[in-house]
Amino acid sequence: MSVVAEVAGTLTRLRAEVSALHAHLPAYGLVVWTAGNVSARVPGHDLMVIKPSGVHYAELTPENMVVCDLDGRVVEGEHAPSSDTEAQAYVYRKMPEVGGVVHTHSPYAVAWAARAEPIPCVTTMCADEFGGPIPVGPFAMIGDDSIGRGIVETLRGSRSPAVLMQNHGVFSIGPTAESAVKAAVMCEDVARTVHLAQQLGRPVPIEQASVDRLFDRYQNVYGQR
Ligand SMILES: O=C(CO)[C@@H](O)[C@H](O)COP(=O)(O)O
Repeated sequence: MSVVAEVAGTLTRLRAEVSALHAHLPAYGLVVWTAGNVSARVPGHDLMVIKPSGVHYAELTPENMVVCDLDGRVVEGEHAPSSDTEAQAYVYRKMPEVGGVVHTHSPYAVAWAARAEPIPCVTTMCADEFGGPIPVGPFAMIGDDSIGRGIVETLRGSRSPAVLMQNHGVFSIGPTAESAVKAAVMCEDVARTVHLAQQLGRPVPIEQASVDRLFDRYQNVYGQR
């Protein structure tokens, strides 16, 4: 039995999940046209499910999602996979704890990325979700694993689940694809509010001990357990 046949049930679920999660990207104003993408790891297998490249959000379906191996090769699907497939495959190879990766071009976050400036931790939301500033990764060319290398070198050992890739956009990670989408949504909100705060004066940093407590509470206590 082929690996794809072995995980047919999981792939059916992940195709539906990854396809549906894409709806959040335009809904939250994180992308325009066909920019951006979501992927999910296939647990226990060297496989991922990712968006087809250059297909409009309204046309994304479970059936046109593409299954690739973690070298970025298509193993199931009729479409060419996202331009970021090799980058995201690299992340899955190097960070086994990651179950989902998201890429957006959300406008306030890209404005910070265009200046290669990390977003300082001056709001509780930033402390909650990112555990500190949102970092900047290196400029990297699109299409191979260069972006993936930048993501891994920036986020490995960081509490932040999002990186602003210089001159490009947001890449976020999480234990699931949904959590990576959440990080992308939060990243844009933090980028916008900190930008607004800077227009009014100098934002006040949150002291490290409070950042640590906020992060711990949000990660371990907040919500339904
Ligand atoms: O910026 C990039 C490439 O990193 C992408 O967001 C493209 O804009 C859309 O790529 P596809 O996922 O449609 O190939």
